[in-house]
Amino acid sequence: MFLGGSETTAVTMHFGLLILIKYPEIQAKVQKEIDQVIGMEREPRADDRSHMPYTNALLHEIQRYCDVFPMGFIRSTTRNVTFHGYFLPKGTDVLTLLTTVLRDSTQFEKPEEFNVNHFLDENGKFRKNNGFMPFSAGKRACVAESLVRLELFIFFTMILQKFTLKATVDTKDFDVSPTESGVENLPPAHKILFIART
Ligand code: HEM
Repeated sequence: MFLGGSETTAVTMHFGLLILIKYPEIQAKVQKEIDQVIGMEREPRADDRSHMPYTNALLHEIQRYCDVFPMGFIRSTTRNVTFHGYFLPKGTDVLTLLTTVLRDSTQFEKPEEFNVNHFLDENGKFRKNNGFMPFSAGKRACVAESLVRLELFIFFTMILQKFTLKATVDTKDFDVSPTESGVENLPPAHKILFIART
């Protein structure tokens, strides 16, 4: 619960900040959307999300690409099951490899690349994708999905409303791809400059 409740969200935020400094053009698009929908005078609210398709798509792509919790928890079958031709007797341990869904080339055009268009249609509207499954699916999916998605929205919009983020090094060779580490994928360490927006 401690791992699920704080670490995964914090790691996702960490990845997201690195992605924003790696791609300043993406950051500028989010700031433009913030300026148009929220402005500088008030704090972001949950209902702003439905008017901000680019920001919404970006947050989905951050979660897809960073794949923070790639395997979920070990579950057990409660009865005999035949799945895709494989017989799993009652009590078999099962691990769902969420990475295979988040990197599914039948769902995402360029699954190995960070691309906000994975969640945008040709008119720039947010588009759902069945391959978006960082919280797993079904009865035992993450209970906090809505909370986490709201937290990420509020966190990123509040920061980008007030600050522009910059790297302290040349971002050309800046690698933000996840470094695998046990049950979680972790981000590389980089310094970030927070420059106040005037
Ligand atoms: C980026 C943040 C998070 C991600 C990616 C995430 C992902 C997941 C995943 C993949 C599962 C496993 C589902 C399965 O076994 O099939 C899970 C379960 C769970 N998560 Fe999260 N989680 C996040 C944040 C949180 C937070 C903030 C909380 C609590 C406040 C939380 C509470 C739980 C609980 C209680 C379960 C077990 C649900 C059950 O067994 O029915 N998670 N989460």
